[in-house]
Amino acid sequence: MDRQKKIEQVVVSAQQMRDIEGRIFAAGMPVAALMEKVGRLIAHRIVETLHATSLRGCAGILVGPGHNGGDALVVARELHFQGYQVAICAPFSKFKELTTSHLQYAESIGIRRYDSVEELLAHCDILIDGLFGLGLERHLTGSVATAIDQINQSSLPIISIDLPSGLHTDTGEALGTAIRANYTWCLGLWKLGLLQDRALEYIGNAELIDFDIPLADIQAVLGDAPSIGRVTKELAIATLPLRRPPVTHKYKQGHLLLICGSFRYAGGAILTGLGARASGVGMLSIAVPESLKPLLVAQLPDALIVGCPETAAGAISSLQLPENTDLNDFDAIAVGPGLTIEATPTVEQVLKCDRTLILDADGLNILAKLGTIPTLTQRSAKTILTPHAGEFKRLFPDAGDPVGDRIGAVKAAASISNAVVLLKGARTAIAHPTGMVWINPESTPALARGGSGDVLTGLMGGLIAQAQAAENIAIDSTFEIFKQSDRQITIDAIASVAAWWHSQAGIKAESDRSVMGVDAFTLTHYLLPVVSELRLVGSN
Ligand SMILES: NC(=O)C1=CN([C@@H]2O[C@H](COP(=O)(O)OP(=O)(O)OC[C@H]3O[C@@H](n4cnc5c(N)ncnc54)[C@H](O)[C@@H]3O)[C@@H](O)[C@H]2O)[C@@H](O)CC1
Ligand SMILES: Nc1ncnc2c1ncn2[C@@H]1O[C@H](COP(=O)(O)OP(=O)(O)O)[C@@H](O)[C@H]1O
Ligand SMILES: [K+]
Repeated sequence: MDRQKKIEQVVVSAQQMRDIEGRIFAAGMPVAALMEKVGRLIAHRIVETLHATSLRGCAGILVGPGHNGGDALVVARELHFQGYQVAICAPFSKFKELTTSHLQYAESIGIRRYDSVEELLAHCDILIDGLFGLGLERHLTGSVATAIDQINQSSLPIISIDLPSGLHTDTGEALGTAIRANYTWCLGLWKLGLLQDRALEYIGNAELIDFDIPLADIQAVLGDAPSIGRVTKELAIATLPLRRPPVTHKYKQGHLLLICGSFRYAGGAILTGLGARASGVGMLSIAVPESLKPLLVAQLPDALIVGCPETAAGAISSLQLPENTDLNDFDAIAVGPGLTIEATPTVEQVLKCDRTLILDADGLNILAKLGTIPTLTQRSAKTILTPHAGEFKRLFPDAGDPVGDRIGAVKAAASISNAVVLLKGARTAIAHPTGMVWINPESTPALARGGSGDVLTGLMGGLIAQAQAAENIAIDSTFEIFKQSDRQITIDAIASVAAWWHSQAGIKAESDRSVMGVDAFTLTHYLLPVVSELRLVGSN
C-alpha cells in the first residue's frame, strides 16, 4: 500500500498530533518552515478549488491567535502574490510570535486588514477560517463567539483550515459555537473529532491535505497497531471479493443461520436474507415463524427456510432446526431483525451456543431485557452486537453517550461486553474488545430508513460465516495498518468492511436515484455492483 493510502487510514487525537509534530520539530524541521509548507499547500488547493467551482471574488481570511492563524496568513500572502483579491480580519489582541510576524508582513505588503468581522463580511465573497485549529482549549464566549455566529449567518462559502473553528479536536463537540464550513481541509492526519456524528453539520466536504509527515513518526507515536482507523477502500479491496478456491463446495463456503422475522415484521426477514445472499455465502438457512415460510421461499428460493413453532401473535416461540442439525453446524448465526420481544427463549438458547453470533435489533432488545451483557464475557465464541444509538443506550447505560463522544462510548461498550460492538450512525464506529476502533468515514443519510440495518446484518453475517469457514479470521489481534497482512483478517475488520460496503451501496443508489430513492429493498440490488467496481480498481 502506498503512503497516501496508509495515512488515509490513520486517525489521531490532538495530543497524538502534537506528539507527532513534536518529533518532526525535534528532528530539525523548523516550525516556521512547516507552517510555510502547509500554508502553501492550502493556498494551492484554494486556487484549484476556485478554478473548479464558481467561487470567485475577494477571499476574506479569518486569523486566530495561534498557528492556525499563522497558516491562514501564509495563505493570504500567497493568494495576494498570485493576484487574488484578499483581505484579513484578526480580531484578537495577542498572537503567537510566528503569527505576529506573518500578520505584520501581510499588512506591510498592502493586504487590507479589517478591524471587525462585520466589515470583512461586507467586503468578501468567500471566507478562509484560520481562527482555531487543534489548540482550542476552552469554550468560546464573548466577542469571538459573536463573530462566529455572524459568520455563520452570512451566506458566504467557508473553507476551514484543519478543523472548523470551535470544534473540539477529539470529541467533535462545538465548544460554545463553531464555524459551519462548506469545506474542511484537515492537515496532515485525520483528527478524531471530524469522524464524530455531531461534528458533521459543521464540516461540509472534508479532505486531507498531506504534508509529508514521515510514517516513522506516526508509527513511533501510535505504535504498530493504531487504536483508531478509518475504513477506507483499501481495507475493502484487501477483503472483497472474498477469495474462493477452485475446488470447494457449498458447506466450505460458510453456512449462515439467520433467525429473524415475525408476523408483525415479515419484511425484516426478507431484507436480512437478501443482504446475506449478496455476501456470496455458501449456504443460507433462515429460521422464521412457520406461517412466514411460503413468503420467504418465494423471495429467497436459494435459501433453506426453516419454519419454527410460533406464538399466538406470530413470533418464533422455539427454534426447531431440521432433523440431524444443531446450532454447532453453522459457521455463524445472526439473530434479531423483526423477531419481537416474544422470541426471548430462542435468543436465550442461541446465546448459550458456542458459535460466532451476531445480535441485532430485537436480539439486542432481548439482551437488554435479560440483563445478560455480563454473560457475554463468558462466551468462548465471538459475539458481534450491532446497535443504533437507542439500542446502545438500553444495552450499555454506563458506557457513555452514543450521540456524544461515540468513539469513546463504543470502545467502552466493547470492553464491557467482550464483544465487537458496531454502533450504527452517520459515521458507524466498530470497536474490538482489545481497544481498536474503526470508523466508516463515508455514508449517506439516504440510508436512514426502516430496514436498511436488516440488510447490514445479513450482509455481515454472510461475510463472517465465509471467513469463519475458511479459517481466515485472525485470533483476536488488532488489524495492523503498518504491517498489513492480507491472508488473515480480524472479525472487527470484517464487520467494518460490511459497514463500508453497505454505505457504498447507499451512496451508489443515491447517485442513481436521489436521496429519496434508497429504500432497503432497492439497497440490496446495489450491493454487488459495489464489489464489481472494486474488482476493476483492484486489477488496475
Ligand atoms: N506548528 C506548525 O507549524 C504547524 C501548525 N499547524 C497549524 O497549527 C494549528 C495549531 O496551532 P496552535 O497550537 O497555535 O493552536 P490554534 O491556532 O488552534 O489556537 C491556539 C491559540 O488560541 C488560543 N485559544 C485557545 N482557546 C481559546 C479560546 N476559547 N478563546 C480564545 N483564544 C483561545 C490559545 O491561547 C492559543 O494562542 C493547527 O490546527 C494547524 O492549523 C499545522 O499546520 C501543522 C504544522
Ligand atoms: N444519517 C445517516 N447517514 C448515514 N447512514 C445512516 C444514517 N442514519 C442511519 N444510517 C445507517 O442506516 C442503517 C440503519 O439501521 P437501523 O437503525 O438498524 O435501522 P432498521 O432497524 O430500520 O434496519 C445503519 O447502517 C446506519 O448506520
Ligand atoms: K480553523
